[in-house]
Amino acid sequence: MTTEATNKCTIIDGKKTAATIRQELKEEIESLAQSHNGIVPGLAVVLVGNRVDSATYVRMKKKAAVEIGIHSIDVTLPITISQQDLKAEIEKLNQDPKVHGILVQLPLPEHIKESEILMAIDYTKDADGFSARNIGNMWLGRGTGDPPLAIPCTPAGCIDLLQRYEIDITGKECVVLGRSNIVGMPVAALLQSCNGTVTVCHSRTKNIPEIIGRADILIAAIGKPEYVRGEWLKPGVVIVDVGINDKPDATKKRGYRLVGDVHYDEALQKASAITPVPGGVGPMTIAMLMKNTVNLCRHSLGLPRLTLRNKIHRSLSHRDFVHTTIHTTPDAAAANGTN
Ligand SMILES: Nc1nc(=O)c2c([nH]1)NC[C@@H]1CN(c3ccc(C(=O)N[C@@H](CCC(=O)O)C(=O)O)cc3)C=[N+]21
Repeated sequence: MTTEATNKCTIIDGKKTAATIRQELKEEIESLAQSHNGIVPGLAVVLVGNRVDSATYVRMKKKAAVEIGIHSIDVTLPITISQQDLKAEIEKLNQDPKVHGILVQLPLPEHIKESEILMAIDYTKDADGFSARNIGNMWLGRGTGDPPLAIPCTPAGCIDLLQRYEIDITGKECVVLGRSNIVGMPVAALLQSCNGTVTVCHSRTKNIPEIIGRADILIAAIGKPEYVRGEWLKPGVVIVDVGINDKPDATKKRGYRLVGDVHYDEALQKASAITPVPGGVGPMTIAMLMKNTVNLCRHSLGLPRLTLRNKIHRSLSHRDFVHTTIHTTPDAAAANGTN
């Protein structure tokens, strides 16, 4: 219809934001080396087997690390490795003082018990923040647990994008689509920490379109291409689309293109802001992994986690671990206060 008013929708640029964060981290790493005897943060990336997608992601992570001055330690293991041998490899990394962060690329081969491997990573080196202790501390209220040492990267990236685009979470109806351990559950914890009112939808939820229709902020993470339709959405909703799905497309060289969990073109007509796929949450995930690595390195030196800028601080929650923007000097962080 030509008479329909056109909607103004901000495209949230994850690619550009992630580049800004990596630049901030690069400067932080340089100043850390100066104040701490040339220290270099080290990230070990463990890849088991030869899944093409995993190999691509691991390559992207290594490249990002090297570019900002993180020492990247590559551990590539055969798909046939035993549970015990894989645990022994992780134990070696736990003991290695050059390694501040350890990431085991998921999914692992079927014969490996994933939870047991994640548990084998030293809590102080858990770069993904997937350990039960980290996740538990995320859910605990202020003063009743330690702040987590690392925040799961994709959820942290979602919140950081909202903050950097000055989208306030306080009092908002936040709907999370998906309840996975790596996205849905932790992003729900973060949104609640930022004073959002959170509803988590999953495969047994009744009336998903109706619940989505209430959302001021929608985080879509179910891995179903273009699942969320425009007509479900409340006008003005902010959409963070975590899905990265292949969709057959004969016009593309690869034979497919990437789409999110939200029907992007339809959503553009309703939303006030949206993250695209690609170029949205994906690059932020990697930037947050770099940030966790720097924070774990800082922790090993007895320094506090990087905190947020004062400007964004006001819109934030009472829980200091949610702070996702960084200061370049710990002194500045202390002066601004982290609570
Ligand atoms: N232990 C562990 N930690 C992870 O963080 C982890 C993992 N395992 N397993 C797999 C998922 C996936 N993941 C992505 C990272 C970057 C992009 C990314 O940068 N995507 C680009 C597009 C890339 C393309 O063109 O394929 C974008 O969205 O713009 C996507 C996905 C991290 N993961």
